[in-house]
Amino acid sequence: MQNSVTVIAPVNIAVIKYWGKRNESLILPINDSLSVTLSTADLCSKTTISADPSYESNQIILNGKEENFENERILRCFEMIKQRALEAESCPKELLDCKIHVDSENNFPTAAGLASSASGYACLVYGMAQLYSLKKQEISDIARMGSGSACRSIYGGFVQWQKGVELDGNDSMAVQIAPASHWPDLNVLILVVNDSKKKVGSTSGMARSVVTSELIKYRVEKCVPQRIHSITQAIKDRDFPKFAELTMRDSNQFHAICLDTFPPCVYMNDVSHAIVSYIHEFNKNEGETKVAYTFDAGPNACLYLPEKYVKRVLSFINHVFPNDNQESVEYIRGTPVELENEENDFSQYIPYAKNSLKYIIHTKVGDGPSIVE
Ligand SMILES: Nc1ncnc2c1ncn2[C@@H]1O[C@H](COP(=O)(O)OP(=O)(O)OP(=O)(O)O)[C@@H](O)[C@H]1O
Ligand SMILES: C[C@@](O)(CCOP(=O)(O)OP(=O)(O)O)CC(=O)O
Repeated sequence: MQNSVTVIAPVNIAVIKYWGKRNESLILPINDSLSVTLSTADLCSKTTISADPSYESNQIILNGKEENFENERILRCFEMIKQRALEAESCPKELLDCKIHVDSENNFPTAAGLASSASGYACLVYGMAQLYSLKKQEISDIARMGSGSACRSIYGGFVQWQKGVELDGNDSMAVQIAPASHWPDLNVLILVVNDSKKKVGSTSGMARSVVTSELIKYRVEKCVPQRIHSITQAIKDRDFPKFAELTMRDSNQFHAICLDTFPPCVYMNDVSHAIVSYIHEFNKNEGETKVAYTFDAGPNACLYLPEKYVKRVLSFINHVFPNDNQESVEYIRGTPVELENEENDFSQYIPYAKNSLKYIIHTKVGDGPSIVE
């Protein structure tokens, strides 16, 4: 009987944002959302789960520190997985009777608006499903119970979370629109502005928006369905300019709703707004849309761009956001990039205050969770 498993799971960054629940305890959203799964080579949660008759209690360690296992969301995921294993008769009963120990680490900042709850809960649920031999079952609905956005990290590539219409949420789950191999050219630069814990978490921020924002109703009814349809088509056609425009528009609308929330949720800061205006200026002057931005519930930017523009965009970012650490390997992390050596023609852009970015992560679209052998 195998009683221990180690798995990794990816981060996903939404291009059409999930913001607002119709049922708080079942984590059912008011709108569909769509995301890109990022490569686990650069950003991931890694979780080891073991079950043993000698364990006296369930335990979870996150980034080396013990957390409370009796957390409602963790317990719900654990109970649902065990229930499914019982029904599927896929798991030895002795294993299901054992307490479990979970040890998880994120190789990127936790609770900083970089979707750690998404990769963290996807990893936990996928790991438990492996431990209990639930190999081929749908588990995105269980990951959703940990954190809504976690359901999308169960799949690689381009993923839609279908909100569903049923009261019990049985039809609210993630589906893969296209695998990572469909559009491997899509690259990602994460501009880390601040990686400390944010003040208003996504859970409470979106709950406040649902109650107080007038605009959120318009977004849900009129904008999101159309955008989901259009961006799915853009992904199928690998149409970057269309994908980019929808992504930027949706990020802007999401933050407009945050400001329409009362009291407002302010996630973007001056540096974030500077990134937005530099990117619009850059795309305009280059004569085509080469790069798109999106911001989750924090100040950090996630840029999507085709591979052939990575060097130029990064050189541009280095010009407008000069940094004392620019030459250090710690500054540009993730998949290595060779910077342009030749003189660039960026003199028309006035640089922003020095050291406004903490570091940059370069990554790509990637696959879903996997077992670490
Ligand atoms: N590896 C992990 N395993 C289990 N739980 C995790 C893991 N990583 C993060 N979490 C949970 O997710 C919480 C952080 O979620 P939160 O929504 O505050 O931030 P975020 O996911 O980084 O940002 P956002 O969702 O806005 O992009 C942590 O406090 C922890 O409870
Ligand atoms: C801005 C977002 O990242 C919000 C993510 O919210 P969470 O999934 O963290 O919220 P809960 O379901 O309450 O755990 C947008 C998105 O990922 O779609």
